[in-house]
Amino acid sequence: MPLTTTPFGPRATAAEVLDGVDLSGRRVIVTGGASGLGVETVRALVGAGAEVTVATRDPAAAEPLAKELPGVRTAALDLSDLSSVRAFCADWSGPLDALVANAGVMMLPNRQVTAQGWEMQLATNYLGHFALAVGLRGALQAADRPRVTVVSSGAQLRAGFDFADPQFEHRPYDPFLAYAQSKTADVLLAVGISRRWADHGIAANACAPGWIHTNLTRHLDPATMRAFGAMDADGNLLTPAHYKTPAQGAATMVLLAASPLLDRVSGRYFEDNQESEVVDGGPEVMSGVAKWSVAPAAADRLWDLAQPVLG
Ligand SMILES: NC(=O)c1ccc[n+]([C@@H]2O[C@H](COP(=O)([O-])OP(=O)(O)OC[C@H]3O[C@@H](n4cnc5c(N)ncnc54)[C@H](O)[C@@H]3O)[C@@H](O)[C@H]2O)c1
Repeated sequence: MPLTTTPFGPRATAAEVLDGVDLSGRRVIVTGGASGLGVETVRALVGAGAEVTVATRDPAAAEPLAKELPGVRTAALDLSDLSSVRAFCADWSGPLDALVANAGVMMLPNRQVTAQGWEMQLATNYLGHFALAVGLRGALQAADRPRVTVVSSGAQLRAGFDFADPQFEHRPYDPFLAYAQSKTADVLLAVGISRRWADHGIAANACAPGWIHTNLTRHLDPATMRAFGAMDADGNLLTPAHYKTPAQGAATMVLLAASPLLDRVSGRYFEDNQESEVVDGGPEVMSGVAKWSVAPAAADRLWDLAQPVLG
């Protein structure tokens, strides 16, 4: 199947991607929408007329955004706590046109576990979003052409999902691998939703936003940056000039969440506003989506692993 292309270059902003798109009456949830890429995603969606709920651990932190933008409401959600996810879903009423699974943590230096005993990066980046999507399935189904957008990362190129020890219980905890694995799981989540819920009309895609200076990268040192391939073609570590702005980083996210150009696209992975080629993952690979991130068997196996956790 040919790769989906769009007219937007890698430096297009979220507002440019939605220019001329009318999202009036469309209801969208953005997790982690009170900072970084989430804020720019919310701004662009509201700018196109959508009614956006910012799902955030700390609703007070989202209040300035809600004041700035009419059409934004805030709601409490801690993705690392499944009881919080359940409460959020129980409070939601009416159709949901798009879920943007954006919140994330990166490279927590020490292994932490959640109240339910899951390793924190996997729990926040993947499991909480899985539970959220499952809890909101009925609301998605009730909308017209609903979409789930899962924000992954180029880090998915660095590690497949380790089904033998996903929580680092039997091997030393590695912050880098734990993040990479969680971002592979994010792509598998989009593939899994696409496979299981296509009959309900729900589309799901995943994306990498690029490199953007946000709070997320606060735990990174130069060695880690190198390991993630955050360097230019000459091997120099990225300088500020190589980073995208948050508004550029949010572009692929809103493209997947709301652009009519992608009305019939599901189960795919995008970066720089274009669909990515499927490649072999590994330490030197700089772009594309790893085979292990889109393997249907791995998506099914991960779903089966996570489903019982929801009870
Ligand atoms: N910034 C980059 O260069 C980059 C690169 C690749 C992928 N990403 C991905 O983009 C997404 C957004 O990251 P960002 O760069 O805007 O970082 P950010 O730190 O500004 O935003 C992350 C958001 O997630 C929220 N969050 C963290 N734990 C949570 C929890 N338990 N429950 C609810 N919310 C929680 C944070 O409060 C924050 O609002 C992440 O999924 C990240 O992995 C970012």
